[in-house]
Amino acid sequence: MVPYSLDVPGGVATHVLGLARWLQGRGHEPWVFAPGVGRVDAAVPVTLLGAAVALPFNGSVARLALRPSQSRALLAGLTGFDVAHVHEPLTPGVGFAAASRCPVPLVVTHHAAFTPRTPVTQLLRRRALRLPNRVSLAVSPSAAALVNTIGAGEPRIVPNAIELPTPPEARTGRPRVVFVGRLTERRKGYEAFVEAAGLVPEADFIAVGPGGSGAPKVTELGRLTDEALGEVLAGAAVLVAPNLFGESFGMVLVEALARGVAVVASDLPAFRAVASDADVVGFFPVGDVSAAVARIRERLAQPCDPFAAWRLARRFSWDVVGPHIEDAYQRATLPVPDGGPADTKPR
Ligand SMILES: Nc1nc2c(ncn2[C@@H]2O[C@H](COP(=O)(O)OP(=O)(O)O[C@H]3O[C@H](CO)[C@@H](O)[C@H](O)[C@@H]3O)[C@@H](O)[C@H]2O)c(=O)[nH]1
Repeated sequence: MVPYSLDVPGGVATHVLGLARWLQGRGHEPWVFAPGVGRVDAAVPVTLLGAAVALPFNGSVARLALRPSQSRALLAGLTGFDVAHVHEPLTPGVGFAAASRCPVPLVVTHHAAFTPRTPVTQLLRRRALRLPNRVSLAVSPSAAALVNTIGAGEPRIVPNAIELPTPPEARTGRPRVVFVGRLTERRKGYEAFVEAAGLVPEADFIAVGPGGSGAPKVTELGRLTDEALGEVLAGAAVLVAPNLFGESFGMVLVEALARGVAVVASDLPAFRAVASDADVVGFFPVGDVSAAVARIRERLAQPCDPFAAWRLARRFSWDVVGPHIEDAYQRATLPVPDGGPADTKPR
């Protein structure tokens, strides 16, 4: 269950839809529930819960389904499954409703990473106390740290995963530098990419993702299908991730590496945690456009070995990560002496 609307691309949705496809390939019968009203081509069953409300949060925008009727529809839909896997169980609306009133054994995955102010900490702590027994996962040390801060136990770290493409080939022609993400959200740092585009005339700068500013030196392609995004990455030399704060994982970094693309990224702990091989990934201080430009130029002068990039991403493929989630499902359904299925309880 994804609490964020599928009408806008996001890391949690990418992870969940990929997981559902992998589970289906393993013979399970997954079903994805999420807010949204548009069309979803996911190759797995999806129930859309209707329109979401856009709430600015952590430099981003959370699109959440807040109507009680949506929570009721979701809870009714969960009945009959062997296990429910709720992502972001503390989010308002259907996320918290699914987790706190879950009618079946429960696995939760925490994605967010931010430093909460005191009232938010208290709110999350109160919410965590209302969660039933559960198996609790977090996608990274940064996400687990937030769970710890609010006293919601010690989640196991199981990273996000990607559908690993076949090993990439070397690029030729004029180099392309790419940005992937929701362009208008401050946290994603798109302005730095636009500024860098004006300083590196020897490459084409391309942005993929909803939003857009009409920046003169950037070709803004808007939202693309997963397939089209894969093709753009396959033709790129460098992915730039100029994010400013609040990231828990480098989903777009891993996706780019898997296509053989070198990465130039803000020096954020969550980004270093996914890949820090100096031959493929160059970091620059957060917000420092001159340093970003220097890293981009280094990469253009000395392209990385696409296969080395792909190898870095391989440890985040579903075949590596998925079994840990299957294991969590099994643990959630095991009877235990204290009457609950969980290895994590609220403190
Ligand atoms: N097909 C397609 N996908 C897109 C597009 N734009 C963005 N995406 C996808 O949307 C996702 C965006 O991921 P992030 O930028 O990492 O994240 P987020 O939505 O802010 O997500 C949060 O959770 C992630 C997963 O745990 C974390 O990686 C991230 O740091 C953050 O906490 C990526 O999979 C990216 O490929 C588009 O136009 N088309």
